[in-house]
Amino acid sequence: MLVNISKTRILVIVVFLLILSRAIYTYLENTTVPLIFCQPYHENSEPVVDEVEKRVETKHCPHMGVGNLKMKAGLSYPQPSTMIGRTDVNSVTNWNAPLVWEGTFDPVVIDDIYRRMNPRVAVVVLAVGKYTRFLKGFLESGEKYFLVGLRVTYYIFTDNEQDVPNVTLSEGRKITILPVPSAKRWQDVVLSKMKWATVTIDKQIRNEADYLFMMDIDSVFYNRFGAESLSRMSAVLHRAFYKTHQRDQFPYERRPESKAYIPAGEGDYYYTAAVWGGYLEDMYRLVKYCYEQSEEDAKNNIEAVWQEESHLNKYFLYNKPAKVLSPEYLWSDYETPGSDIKLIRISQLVKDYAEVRPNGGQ
Ligand SMILES: CC(=O)N[C@H]1[C@@H](OP(=O)(O)OP(=O)(O)OC[C@H]2O[C@@H](n3ccc(=O)[nH]c3=O)[C@H](O)[C@@H]2O)O[C@H](CO)[C@H](O)[C@@H]1O
Ligand SMILES: [Mn+2]
Repeated sequence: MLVNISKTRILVIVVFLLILSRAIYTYLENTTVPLIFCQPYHENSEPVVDEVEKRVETKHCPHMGVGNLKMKAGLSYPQPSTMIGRTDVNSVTNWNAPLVWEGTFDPVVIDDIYRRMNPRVAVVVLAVGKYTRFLKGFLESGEKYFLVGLRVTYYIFTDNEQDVPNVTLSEGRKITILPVPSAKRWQDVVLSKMKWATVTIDKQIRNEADYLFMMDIDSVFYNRFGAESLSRMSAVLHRAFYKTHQRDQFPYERRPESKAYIPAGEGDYYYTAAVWGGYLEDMYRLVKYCYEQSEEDAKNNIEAVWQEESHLNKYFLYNKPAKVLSPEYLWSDYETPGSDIKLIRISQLVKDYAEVRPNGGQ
């Protein structure tokens, strides 16, 4: 059979295949949608200098590096036990995600793993109106306790740039100020956070960070808030509802007219919107979701009972977080914790709501 195929025919087929592959190559080269392949993550990879922007950035896909839980040989730490651990609290959710409490991780191991990974972390905070007064305490304590040894950029959205204090930051950490307009209602400020964050991630943060945290500014760090908090998506248990409340007592949005509606009989936990974080792209999706859902609500003349917190809780019910952080990761100076809270990592300050908010109110 083979012998019957003439040499000319084989030549014609080869030439045809060559022309075809050349055409495909040229098409892909000129196509407007570039083919982007994530570069493999190399720990301690040299930063790549972007010629145009003169900006230094490490080009890698966060998820590829994050998967590598590498630790250096010879690190000294106590042997982990399979039998002994926290017994007074639950440290795993029913979807098998870690529930992080003091005593459920070894900071020596965690820090070695994540410092090698060297991720870039963005923190988005709003300081509009009188809330600029909280910046100093937040930033100064953040430098002492928040992801120490990692690269952090604080993105401060404010209507009053002059009030941003001059705080000395550790190496690899910086502040980026982003102007936003003032607002008449605190509810509008809170909801606008989702809009500004969506727009700015799109425009800027996406190129500058691997992880993103959204945080309230009226808070102070008291103890280590370390890399054990990092995951694809980490949510924090609201301190007021984590112990004794039945799910139907959670302050979820209960009106079916709102996009944040959660029917009775459903729910895992009640999460706070004052601290949440995760991989940049996962956070982008969620921030945008909260923004779009609240816009939908506004079109229908409804505002979710706890603004973005209500939308966030709905999202986390159906898209389970990869890590749940105990209320150590957001306590409140209004309350003294029980013995299950071994240390407070960050806490909401006592404030005079009526005085500090543009339209007063609780
Ligand atoms: C502990 C907790 O669950 N906190 C939630 C609760 O916070 P709070 O009652 O603590 O709300 P809040 O007054 O701290 O406002 C939230 C954040 O918005 C910013 N801000 C607010 C008003 C203003 O005039 N200027 C300004 O900059 C600021 O970053 C502040 O930290 O309710 C809010 C609205 O539903 C959010 O869901 C918060 O995450
Ligand atoms: Mn707050």
